[in-house]
Amino acid sequence: MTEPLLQVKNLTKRFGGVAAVSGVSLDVFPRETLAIIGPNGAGKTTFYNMLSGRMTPTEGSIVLEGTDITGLPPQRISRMGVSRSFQINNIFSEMTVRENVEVALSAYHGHSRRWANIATRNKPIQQEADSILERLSLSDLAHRRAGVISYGDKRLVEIAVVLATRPHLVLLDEPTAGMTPDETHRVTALVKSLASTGNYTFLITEHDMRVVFDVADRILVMHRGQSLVLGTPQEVRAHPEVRRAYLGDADEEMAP
Ligand SMILES: Nc1ncnc2c1ncn2[C@@H]1O[C@H](COP(=O)(O)OP(=O)(O)OP(=O)(O)O)[C@@H](O)[C@H]1O
Repeated sequence: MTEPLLQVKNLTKRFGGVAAVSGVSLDVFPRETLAIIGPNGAGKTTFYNMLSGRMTPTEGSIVLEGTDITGLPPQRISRMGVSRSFQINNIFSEMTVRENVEVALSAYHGHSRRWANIATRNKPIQQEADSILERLSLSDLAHRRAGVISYGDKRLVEIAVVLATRPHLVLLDEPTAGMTPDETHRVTALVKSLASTGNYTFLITEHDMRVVFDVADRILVMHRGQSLVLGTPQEVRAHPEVRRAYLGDADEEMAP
């Protein structure tokens, strides 16, 4: 059987008396797309924050490709192949789209992140940036300033920046939040294509159930910090507790 890429055991985070995440265990396998859903306050962000090193767990362990990464700082975890794309834009708006990807590639290859290094026009890095932009259908925007492109395109540039670091595990935080239906479709298609043709494993939090049921191989439903159900979309859709605790009347949104 395939070894898990990520093994989470009994992960717990308490803030005073509040258990934001409580005893969550989860194996994530290479090249799967696993969605984490749950109502507001379920603990999704806290869970992500522990995986990416922004928060230290109160209890439990996180093992990435056999190495215990529990409580390591974000930069170390990122260097070990875990990349996170945030809900907020964290790209350089004064740089062009391509320069943003070049900066990320330069940093990944161990060059300085300073603008001067990008300006030296490193050919292999340019070519690699172009190929990432092509993969994300962003080539037409390569020379536009990142600050002036649409919100949806900015989110795609963020994903391009994440891919530039050659992550083994990509954490996507609400990737379609605030997007038009068209942009949502682009992101959904992109995640599916990267998952099926690349060497990527995705964890994705998302409120749009159509997106979740479209992209996910498995779904973890969190409720009040705990893992309520972990299963295939079919299993989750059929689960009575999920319907009661989370989906309620919104069940029709889950239809494929
Ligand atoms: N730094 C903190 N200090 C105290 N309590 C916190 C902190 N961060 C989160 N919490 C609490 O932990 C619980 C889980 O919050 P979290 O943000 O992880 O949920 P979520 O599922 O991401 O919600 P949303 O979908 O609204 O982003 C909530 O009750 C929240 O108030």
